[in-house]
Amino acid sequence: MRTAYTSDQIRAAEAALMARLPEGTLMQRAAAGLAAVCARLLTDRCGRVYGSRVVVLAGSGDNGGDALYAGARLARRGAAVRAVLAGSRVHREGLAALVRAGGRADPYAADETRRILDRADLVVDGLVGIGGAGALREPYAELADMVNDAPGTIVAVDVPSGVDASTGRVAGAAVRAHVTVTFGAYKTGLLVDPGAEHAGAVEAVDIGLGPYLPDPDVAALTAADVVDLLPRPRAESDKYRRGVVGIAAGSERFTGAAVLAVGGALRGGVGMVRYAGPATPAAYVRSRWPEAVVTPLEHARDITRAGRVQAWVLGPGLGTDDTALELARSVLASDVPVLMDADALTLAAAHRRLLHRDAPVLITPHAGELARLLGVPRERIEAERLEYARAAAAELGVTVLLKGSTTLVAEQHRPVRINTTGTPWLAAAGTGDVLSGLAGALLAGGLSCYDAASCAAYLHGVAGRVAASGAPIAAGDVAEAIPAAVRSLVQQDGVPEPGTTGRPHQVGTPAKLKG
Ligand SMILES: NC(=O)C1=CN([C@@H]2O[C@H](COP(=O)(O)OP(=O)(O)OC[C@H]3O[C@@H](n4cnc5c(N)ncnc54)[C@H](O)[C@@H]3O)[C@@H](O)[C@H]2O)[C@@H](O)CC1
Ligand SMILES: Nc1ncnc2c1ncn2[C@@H]1O[C@H](COP(=O)(O)OP(=O)(O)O)[C@@H](O)[C@H]1O
Ligand SMILES: [K+]
Repeated sequence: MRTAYTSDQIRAAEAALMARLPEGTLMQRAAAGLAAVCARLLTDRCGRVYGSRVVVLAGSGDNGGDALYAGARLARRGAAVRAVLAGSRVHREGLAALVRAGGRADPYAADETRRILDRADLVVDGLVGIGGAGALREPYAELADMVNDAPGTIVAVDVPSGVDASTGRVAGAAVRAHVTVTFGAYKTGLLVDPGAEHAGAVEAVDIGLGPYLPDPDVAALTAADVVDLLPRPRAESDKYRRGVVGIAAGSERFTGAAVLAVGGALRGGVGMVRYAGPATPAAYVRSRWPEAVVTPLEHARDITRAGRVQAWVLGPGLGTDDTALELARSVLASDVPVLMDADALTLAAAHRRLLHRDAPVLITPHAGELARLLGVPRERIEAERLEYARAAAAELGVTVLLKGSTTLVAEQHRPVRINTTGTPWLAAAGTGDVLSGLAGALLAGGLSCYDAASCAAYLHGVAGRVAASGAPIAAGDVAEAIPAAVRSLVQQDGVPEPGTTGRPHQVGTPAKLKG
């Protein structure tokens, strides 16, 4: 499990550790780790550190101190290091170390700074770290834009300046790094978009914080975690014991959603998939998936004819008319876990009572669906995804899987689970239907809502990557790639770990080309 923490949690742990160490020890550990990563990146880019050009942007706090000390270490190895002192103050000892090592430092001056940034092989962003609050003030905001246009490799110190370390929120200008070197432990904002997208590849430097860290704020499953959690058939398994998932989806108008949700479920490791829905989507499901057991429904109350299931998926393509509402009520009246997606969420926004039941509920909204459920504008959800995923879990009393470029799984009293395995190629109609089928299958296989949602998000992301491999995909391709995704985890074969190489990223490419 990869764990991450808020700024306050990190500060408290640092204080406890610092009390046992001589002053300055932690900053030296941080700077040494930062300089080592920079040296490696310079060697990749220029062949060696000696003679390379490095620009250090130093703000007025300890983040600037880390950057200046790292700059000193690079200068001692022969790099030409120029520091831009951007704050009203500067970390004096760090500055003195840089100058002693042969580096040069000047106050920020727009034209000169732009000139040296244009020629830099590597830029170290030490403007603000976990002490940053709110939108970057000038001249930092202007500098962040300038850095993003610079051709060199951009390395953020601890967090990219302008990204809220505790939430991933970005209010205004922010540095877009190729690599973020973070100290002691991951910060939550490095895993949640838009912060995660600004961080690039994240490298953690151990400064000895481990024993002082509290329970994490958020967590991300690794490939090994998913392998451990996935239900696996044994010698005594049969199709019923492996779990049966029911799919209540599709309508006369929306037939594809039913086909795709069943497709995701069939690859999710259950023993059987039952489909129940109107005659037209039922016919499509039957012809596309002979493996599914199909019950065409004339009336919603006929849902019991579909047979016993261990979990239901409700909503993709269901429509929002009275027939759909009646079907939703019938499914929710059962005593098994229900995953609610798409139109079921639109219905729930109008009929909140649908969410009140004794058995578990997992909802899988995108930002627009959650906006309707909570009655807040979509843009606010997108800007504060972590806060709203948590708020929804608390307010609605359900498990929430909030879809997007990073997917969040929130449940009351548990750390939010973050998934970054996906790819922007997944932004295609119908991929969400595949996800709901897959997550429903894992629920039926016996996983809790929290585990089913986070494993499904992980696998769906990897399946998207496997299917796409850099080319456009259709939702059906994602369903078909699920077995290959599982296999790649089991073989530990090139599976990107969340928050490290989990997103398309190449050191040395201009930040604006990322993603
Ligand atoms: N505390 C520790 O033990 C360690 C801290 N380290 C470094 O120290 C950093 C935290 O240092 P600080 O607490 O000094 O804080 P920072 O250096 O992150 O930021 C605080 C400074 O930035 C300014 N600032 C804050 N928000 C701003 C905004 N929106 N626009 C412009 N300026 C803004 C503040 O006025 C203050 O001068 C960490 O991120 C890490 O890099 C590391 O050296 C490891 C050890
Ligand atoms: N930019 C992105 N990067 C990675 N994954 C994405 C991105 N945009 C969307 N996705 C994923 O694609 C899926 C889209 O689901 P959804 O919005 O429900 O679409 P649909 O309703 O058409 O199936 C979700 O799993 C979501 O997390
Ligand atoms: K920074």
